[in-house]
Amino acid sequence: MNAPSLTIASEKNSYPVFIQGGLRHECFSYIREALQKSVSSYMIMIDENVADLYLADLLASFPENIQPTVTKIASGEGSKSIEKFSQLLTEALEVPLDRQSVIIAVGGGVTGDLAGYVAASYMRGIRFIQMPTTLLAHDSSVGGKTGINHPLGKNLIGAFHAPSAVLYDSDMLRTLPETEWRSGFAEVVKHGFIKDTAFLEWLEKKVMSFSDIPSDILNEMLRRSIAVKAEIVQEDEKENGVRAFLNYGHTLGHALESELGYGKLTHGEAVAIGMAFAHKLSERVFHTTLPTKTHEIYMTKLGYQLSIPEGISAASLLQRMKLDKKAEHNRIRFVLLEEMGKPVLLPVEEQVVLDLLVSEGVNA
Ligand SMILES: NC(=O)c1ccc[n+]([C@@H]2O[C@H](COP(=O)([O-])OP(=O)(O)OC[C@H]3O[C@@H](n4cnc5c(N)ncnc54)[C@H](O)[C@@H]3O)[C@@H](O)[C@H]2O)c1
Ligand SMILES: O=C(O)C(=O)C[C@@H](O)[C@H](O)[C@H](O)COP(=O)(O)O
Ligand SMILES: [Zn+2]
Repeated sequence: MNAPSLTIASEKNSYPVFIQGGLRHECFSYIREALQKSVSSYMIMIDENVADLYLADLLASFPENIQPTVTKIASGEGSKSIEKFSQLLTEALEVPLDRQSVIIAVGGGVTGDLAGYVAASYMRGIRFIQMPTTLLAHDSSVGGKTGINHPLGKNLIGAFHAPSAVLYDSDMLRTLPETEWRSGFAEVVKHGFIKDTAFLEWLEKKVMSFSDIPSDILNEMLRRSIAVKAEIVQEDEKENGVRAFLNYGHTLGHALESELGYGKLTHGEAVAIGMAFAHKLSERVFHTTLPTKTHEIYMTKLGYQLSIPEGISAASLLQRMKLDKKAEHNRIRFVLLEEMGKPVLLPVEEQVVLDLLVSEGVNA
């Protein structure tokens, strides 16, 4: 077993993040090592597509006398629902899991958020392990935000519940379709925008396409991107302050996801549009110029569509944004960039947001 690539150590929680190609073949050893107290049973909650590709490898790493229960989760954002949450709790009760049981979430952000929320709620909280299998899940598997969607808005129901460990087998990313690389890369770039401009420059040199990113570059990218998130989460785990910066691009991004219907845009596609919008809003609010065009050119070359999709009204987007968790006293708050790498969280007048939406081609 290798040493952790990073350790997340906040005031209340400390857990290792292992990033390593091929780790799935030894996942049981890593899990056993990470869990200090005794374990009565394991339940794997796994994305159905990931199960087809990798479940056999995972099961082979468990000893014959410690085989986990397995439940599969339908692929897609639709699974982050109250119905699926309830069904998983029922399945856990039927096994039954007890307070010494451990849930292992294997999949992208949908599986991690959902299974994590089941772990947070089951018998008031049991331990869980994150095994991210998408690029996007470098973000979702770290930091302990778990939850589900509501038809009125994204991630409006959930809990903070830290995993006991994050086990990232970067070889598993090789089977991702290009759309999912693009989706995850939006959060990588976000971490550069908000905190690490040197990382951003490195990305612009090293990642010109998503096909065949060399393993050393991929692992380095995952480590550096998670390091940005880790630094913020360690300082403010429950989002009383700086953690909101991780929400850059999400005020509009989440509004687009729920307004269009979950799954129409991937999370990262929506966040990429939201970040392009937040760049421009920052320029208006601070009367400044950011390298917005340079970033748009880079993102567009990577295949991002940065304009707001047609057929949505500005009024409906404003309504959605008022339900964003960062809103206060019915006022929309945006993460803006004073300059690259320097985010701030600010209320923005509705009229200013509306004007920019309209100038971006959205019908009032
Ligand atoms: N908790 C957090 O801090 C946090 C952070 C960012 C995003 N999120 C949430 O994460 C979710 C998005 O996660 P996602 O982008 O990983 O989506 P996802 O979980 O839906 O996975 C995307 C697709 O990739 C497939 N897939 C997964 N792993 C694969 C693999 N190795 N090979 C081939 N196919 C694979 C899945 O079946 C699915 O079709 C959103 O709901 C978002 O809100 C949460
Ligand atoms: O970890 C965080 O904090 C983030 O904001 C990371 C985001 O990329 C992620 O999409 C998160 O789920 C959004 O959080 P929410 O509180 O706006 O639901
Ligand atoms: Zn996100």
